[in-house]
Amino acid sequence: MYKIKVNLAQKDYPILIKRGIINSLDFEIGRIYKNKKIAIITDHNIKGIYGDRIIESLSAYGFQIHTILVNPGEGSKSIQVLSHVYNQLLDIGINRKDLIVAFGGGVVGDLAGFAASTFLRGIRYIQVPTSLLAQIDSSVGGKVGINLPRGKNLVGNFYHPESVFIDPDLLNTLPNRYLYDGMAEVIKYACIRDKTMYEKLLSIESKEKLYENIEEIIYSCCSIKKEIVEKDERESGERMLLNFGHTIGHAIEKFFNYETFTHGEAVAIGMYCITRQSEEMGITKKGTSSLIKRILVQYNLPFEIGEIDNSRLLESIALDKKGEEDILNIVLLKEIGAGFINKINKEDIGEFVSHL
Ligand SMILES: NC(=O)c1ccc[n+]([C@@H]2O[C@H](COP(=O)([O-])OP(=O)(O)OC[C@H]3O[C@@H](n4cnc5c(N)ncnc54)[C@H](O)[C@@H]3O)[C@@H](O)[C@H]2O)c1
Ligand SMILES: O=C(O)C(=O)C[C@@H](O)[C@H](O)[C@H](O)COP(=O)(O)O
Ligand SMILES: [Zn+2]
Repeated sequence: MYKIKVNLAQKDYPILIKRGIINSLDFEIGRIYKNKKIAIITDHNIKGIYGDRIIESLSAYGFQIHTILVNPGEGSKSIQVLSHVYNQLLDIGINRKDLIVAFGGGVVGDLAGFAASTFLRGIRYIQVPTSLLAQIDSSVGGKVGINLPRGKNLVGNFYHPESVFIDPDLLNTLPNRYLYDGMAEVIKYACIRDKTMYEKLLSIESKEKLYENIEEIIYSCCSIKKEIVEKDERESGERMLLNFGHTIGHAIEKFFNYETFTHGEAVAIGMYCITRQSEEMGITKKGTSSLIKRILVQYNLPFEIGEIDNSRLLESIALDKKGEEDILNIVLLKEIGAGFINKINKEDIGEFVSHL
């Protein structure tokens, strides 16, 4: 088992990474939550595979369980679905002493976390991430939120869970596409912070080997995220590094109406595209974009999309939350393992999307 403690000015919370921890979730929750009522927010897929087991064991422990179900997919990070969640929380009679459990991938985690942060001005919640992406990224660090029709994650909060329980065994049922989707964010950590991790990822030649190493990979990613979030919880500087590939990635997701590329796939294209350009400009060490391409291909991830209407993409990029009045903060690499934040004029971002 791995244990990481996230230490913030206002709050500390543990991340527990353990195979099979889902089987003792009743006991783990019982240690930190003494009331009875729990609202579990999850999606239909997760409910179908794990729902009955979890609900039975938590009920047997003495908790009063209510399940709020949403459809799988990015469409659930919307005002309409959030409103449905609020209504269900009201119907259940959740009060400020009660607990919300976000049980699912990044979509459920972001939505449930945002609902928890706003309902009655704040309800405690825990994260039980079920996808690789959620286990290595979205369940940690407190960014919660939903999309607006004009762009990704445009409404949200920084609101941390009481605890994060990560069970790598849950990944056994994760469809391949989402396993590799999560690997894009793993590759992101390697690119910005950890050259050794990059080399380790290169040496993993099969899905079986990946599963053998998955606990360690989850631990490394959560450790990097903890360290960055502790230094810059609200993303005024260093935390922007975690957004490598996202300035373009988010715009790509939105451009295709969240239907063509998953979050990780879009970030993969964003990482390669921006690095190819910064390498051409002489900012990034020669050969770095090829190294990114190589690892993306190894993990079945895309690195380009071909010709599209850049002007619509640029409209979305203009809404990037790392922007100031005329300035955009973009994340670039000096080389693999060394990310940095670069300020550019907003009007110059066009140059960076020339390699899509
Ligand atoms: N808050 C953050 O810091 C942060 C970080 C990264 C990404 N995100 C957000 O996370 C979202 C993407 O998350 P995601 O990739 O987990 O997508 P997701 O939540 O849509 O899950 C992917 C798919 O896998 C299914 N699934 C999840 N776990 C499963 C399991 N164990 N077995 C079988 N099926 C399973 C889901 O039902 C869904 O169909 C995006 O909205 C992205 O913006 C947030
Ligand atoms: O935790 C962070 O900080 C991140 O940027 C992690 C990203 O992987 C994640 O996709 C996040 O939701 C992006 O946030 P946004 O502020 O760019 O919407
Ligand atoms: Zn991301």
